[in-house]
Amino acid sequence: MKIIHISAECYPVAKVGGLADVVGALPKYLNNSGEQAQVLMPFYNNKFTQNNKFKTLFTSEVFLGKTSYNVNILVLENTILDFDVFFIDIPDLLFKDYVYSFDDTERFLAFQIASLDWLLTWDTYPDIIHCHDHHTGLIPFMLQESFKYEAFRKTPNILTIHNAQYQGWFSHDKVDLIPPFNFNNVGLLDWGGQINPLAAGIKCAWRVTTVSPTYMEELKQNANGLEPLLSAESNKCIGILNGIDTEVWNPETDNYLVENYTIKTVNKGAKANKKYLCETFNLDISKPLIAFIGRLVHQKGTDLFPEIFKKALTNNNLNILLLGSGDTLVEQNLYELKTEFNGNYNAYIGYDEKLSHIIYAGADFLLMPSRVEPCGLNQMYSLRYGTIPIVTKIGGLKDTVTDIKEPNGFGICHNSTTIPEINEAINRAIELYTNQTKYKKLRTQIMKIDHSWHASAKQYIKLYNTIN
Ligand SMILES: Nc1ncnc2c1ncn2[C@@H]1O[C@H](COP(=O)(O)OP(=O)(O)O[C@H]2O[C@H](CO)[C@@H](O)[C@H](O)[C@H]2O)[C@@H](O)[C@H]1O
Repeated sequence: MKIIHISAECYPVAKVGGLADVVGALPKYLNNSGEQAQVLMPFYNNKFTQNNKFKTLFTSEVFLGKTSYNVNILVLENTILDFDVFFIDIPDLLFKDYVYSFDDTERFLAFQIASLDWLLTWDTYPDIIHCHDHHTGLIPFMLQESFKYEAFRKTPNILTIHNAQYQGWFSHDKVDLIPPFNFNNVGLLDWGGQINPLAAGIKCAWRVTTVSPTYMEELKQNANGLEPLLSAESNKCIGILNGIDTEVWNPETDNYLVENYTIKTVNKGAKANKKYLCETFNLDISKPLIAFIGRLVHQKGTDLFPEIFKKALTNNNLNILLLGSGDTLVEQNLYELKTEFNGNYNAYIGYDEKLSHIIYAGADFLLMPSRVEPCGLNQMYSLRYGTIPIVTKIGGLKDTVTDIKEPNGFGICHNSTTIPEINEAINRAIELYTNQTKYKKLRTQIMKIDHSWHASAKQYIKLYNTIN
């Protein structure tokens, strides 16, 4: 089967969060299973595009209403990725040094239209068009409704929801930017009086997936306004747990690490990475190190961190290290704590791929007190690197972490994102750390858990086969 993934992010080309990791790994594992998976994404102005050479496959123009923009379809000159990536280059709209910003409506609309315009020129159409999140949510609508894409009416498409909090809303005033369609069906674009690309995608896609079975269930109760829609469409919806790319995320070969290690050498190897972190961030190596990596947004519970960290650090029996960026106020509060708890707390406000790998390896615990977590990849990376996750029992976190109190449990879970519960979970982590025999045993147990993409890729293939 020929599957084309259309996405705003793909690791290692452009990454803001977990979407990139998924689109950068799933195609590879689909290809390994004998399918032919490719990626179509925007051409941004970033390190990856600056450091590589590209050639033009096709040149054209795209119309947003009556305004036309130049479009080039680019590919890499050298094969450096495990699958084909086609880039939609719209110099006036997409070629920016950011992925998301204030002008997303026009940029991603043009991206979606240019993607379909180009696919129309193919001799043989893909067997599956696989869209990801609201940036590509209008594609299922256009495939079904826009006159110019009539030829695609029988081409199956799928929409994967990585995060239903973001829906890409814009005003009906901009409806003319969408290629003409039978206006009687304009309701398909609408949710709550606005054009809602995610809702339109859910209504029109042949199948809708999300990234864990529990999140699929939760969406019927909590989907930022789309609950009734997801309940109504539940027959075509399925939750498939994300995997992780075990070639990129492998403590034995990871080039970012200070010292590589296996299950047998984890105590020594993880310690060398912890030593590096403690030296770099002025932390106390004799105490447990609890880390957080991620976007500093409401979803992740990070607005509660200043109070939680103050409480935890007052006892002076642990270190906390944070890597993240996001809400300005949260960034500022977390930065300011550095002076008060110098020696046991530090925060790197920003994005750093290399540092994130060292933290997964060197921390003793990874904190993920999310309010909403569709799947969550961080906890799976931390398991693979022998770092015990502390998580809220929701979404994909519930599907991947079992509390140590339960049979065969290996993580620390709390029921909800509240300050007392998270502090209590941190206390349980410190207590566990004092029992080094148990802690070390758990460390080797979690490294054996298999979250590679193999099983999940098989589930996607099964799903593709039901509609192809
Ligand atoms: N400051 C920083 N520096 C370096 N690396 C950083 C970083 N901030 C985040 N990262 C990295 O970004 C990725 C985050 O992945 P997640 O799946 O946890 O979250 P995200 O909410 O972005 O993804 C959404 O999509 C994914 C994929 O489906 C779902 O798993 C998830 O639940 C959903 O919210 C990880 O690779 C992490 O290491």
